[in-house]
Amino acid sequence: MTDSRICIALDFKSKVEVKEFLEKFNDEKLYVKVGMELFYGEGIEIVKMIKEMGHNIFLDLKLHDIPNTVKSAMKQLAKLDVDMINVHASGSKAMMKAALEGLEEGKIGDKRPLCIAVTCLTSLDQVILDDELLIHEPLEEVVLKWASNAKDAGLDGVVCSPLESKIIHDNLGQDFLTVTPGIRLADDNVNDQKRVTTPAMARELTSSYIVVGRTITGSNDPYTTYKKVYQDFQG
Ligand SMILES: O=c1ccn([C@@H]2O[C@H](COP(=O)(O)O)[C@@H](O)[C@H]2O)c(=O)[nH]1
Repeated sequence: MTDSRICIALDFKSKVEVKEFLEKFNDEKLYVKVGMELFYGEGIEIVKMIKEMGHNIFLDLKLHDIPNTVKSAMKQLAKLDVDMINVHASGSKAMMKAALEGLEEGKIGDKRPLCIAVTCLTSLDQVILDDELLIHEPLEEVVLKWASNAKDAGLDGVVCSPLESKIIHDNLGQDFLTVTPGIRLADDNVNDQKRVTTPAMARELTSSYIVVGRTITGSNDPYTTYKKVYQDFQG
């Protein structure tokens, strides 16, 4: 168990790479994110292994399907007993409610995983919304509306960029979680991300959790970089 609000994205292809990476953290308990690449490559065994090491897990599979299918899938995933899991908010309130029902039905013990909804991916910007997706409302309003739908559906929070955290907290309350990828230290390569801030700015903008991948996993010294991110975020 950890109270860290920094979630390291374990975007690796194999168990071996994950082990090698986590060994650099000297038994420190971490919050880690298992995403599609790792889960599809290694299956549920990777979740079991990381849980046995005592780390908290955000299982980032971003479910998006009709409500009945999402409910059944969540019922299965709940058995993994992870700490946090997610769906796409654009799947509708009915789909998000179904996700929660599945988690409630499948949960181990009396505590279900936190369930959050991805709003607008941090790799999107206003131009992509306008030109490709034909969404002409300001991006911030789209994120707030989808976050509000997630709250109405009973979810615990959303994935958004830190740039939208404050407006979400101001409108939906401080307890509604904002889990924010799109984090870079100054001078880092932003890669495919469009809505990016530093950890310090994410703190100022009230992010509940930050999700950090390549800045840490691609570093020559991941532990030192993690500590740098930690200090920047915690202030
Ligand atoms: O909107 C989203 C939702 C999820 N992600 C995930 O977070 C990490 C970010 O990795 P970086 O290397 O720090 O860019 C990655 O696993 C994404 O799948 C996101 O970036 N944006």
